[in-house]
Amino acid sequence: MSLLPVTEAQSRLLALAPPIAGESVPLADAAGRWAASDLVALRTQPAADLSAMDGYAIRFADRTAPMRVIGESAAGLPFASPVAPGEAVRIFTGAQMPAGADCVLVQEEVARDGDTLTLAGEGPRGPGGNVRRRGLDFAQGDVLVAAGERLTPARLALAGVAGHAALPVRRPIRVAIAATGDELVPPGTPLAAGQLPESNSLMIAALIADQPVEIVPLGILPDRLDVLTDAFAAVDADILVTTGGASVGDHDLVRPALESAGAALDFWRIALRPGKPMMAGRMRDTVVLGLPGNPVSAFVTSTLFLRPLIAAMAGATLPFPAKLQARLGERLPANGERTDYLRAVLVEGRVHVAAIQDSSMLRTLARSTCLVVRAPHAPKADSGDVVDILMLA
Ligand SMILES: Nc1nc2c(c(=O)[nH]1)N[C@H]1C(S)=C(S)[C@@H](COP(=O)(O)OP(=O)(O)OC[C@H]3O[C@@H](n4cnc5c(N)ncnc54)[C@H](O)[C@@H]3O)O[C@H]1N2
Ligand code: MOO
Repeated sequence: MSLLPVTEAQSRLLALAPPIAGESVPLADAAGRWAASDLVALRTQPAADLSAMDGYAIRFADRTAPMRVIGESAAGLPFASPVAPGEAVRIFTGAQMPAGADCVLVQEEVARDGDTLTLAGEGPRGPGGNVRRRGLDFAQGDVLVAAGERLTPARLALAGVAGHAALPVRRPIRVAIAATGDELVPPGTPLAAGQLPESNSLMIAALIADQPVEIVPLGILPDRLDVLTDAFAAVDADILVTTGGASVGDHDLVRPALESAGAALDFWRIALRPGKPMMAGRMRDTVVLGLPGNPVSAFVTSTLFLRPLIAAMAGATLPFPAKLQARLGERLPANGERTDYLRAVLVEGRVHVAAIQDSSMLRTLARSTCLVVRAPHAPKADSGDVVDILMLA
């Protein structure tokens, strides 16, 4: 069976996703989710011309002669009357400009004696100096965030200032996570011979914790076809992620168990290192993703497939991780037929690739800050050559 290229596997996986219903949530609950429709400004910001500095609102043409202070404008407490020639209004940052005034003298550049004000510095360059014009940030009706963009902290603040209290998003994605393997026991359990602490499910849960998910933990399942089948058939989730049992050994039962549980597998085995034996398909309304058991393989496939799948189901227009570029710190040999994701550390723009890339090695993964991406059959590369990298969280 030939191996599926990574990008083809990614698009086939996303095509398996069922539609996800929407909901409206208060701004505070929308962090990290994706906008389900364009976010349109309900108001203009600033709503009026405002002072950008603490000082005095005046008419620019008046600045060279002494002026008379006639009142005060503070944020939330505007000065009601217009400013006539020769007059000034004490004003503070964020306060509304009084009618008639067209610039602000900063208070460090004036001398004040009673109500008499004199310019004692350079002053503003022209009309509009130190003034934030009405609509400087945005105008009512502007599209501020497009549907499918992520609701970052800055975009949430923008939505609030634009007049929204709640936003339409997709409902959270339910992700069931199962570890499989007779050798696995929960971390901290005293180990009998041949047993191993189970670490993939907590790693995957942590890896998707910044996404809008509800995690359904299925625990550790044994390498038994009947138990796996029953557990998979009972899953109530949008995505079922398994780790382990994905390869070709006699105890690798995830594929037959998924099929017995009613899943139709779409693909199995990818031109990817680490992570080759990954499989994906649909079980009724659930997308199933069978990840390899090796911890680094589970990590890389979660990064390349699970996170983008969740993002796409949650409404992201750009669900895949962004590739950056960096220079190699040392030479690399030519690559084979699989896209290779090498554990590496980025230091001052140079990537240093770990010498041993075994997919069982969690310590190397834990030290790494990025993955160097090597295309199939990439020729050998020299120190200083530019390569694609994916930053790790
Ligand atoms: N004859 C072949 N053998 C293997 C092939 C192949 O093509 N032909 N592929 C290799 C590749 S590549 C990978 S990756 C692994 C993946 O195999 P499985 O998905 O079946 O994984 P397991 O055998 O169940 O486990 C592998 C390894 O990882 C440990 N493990 C599993 N689950 C966890 C967990 N939840 N937490 C911590 N550690 C876990 C497990 O004990 C094994 O040591 O297959 C190769 N073999
Ligand atoms: O693809 Mo496996 O993930 O090489 O170790």
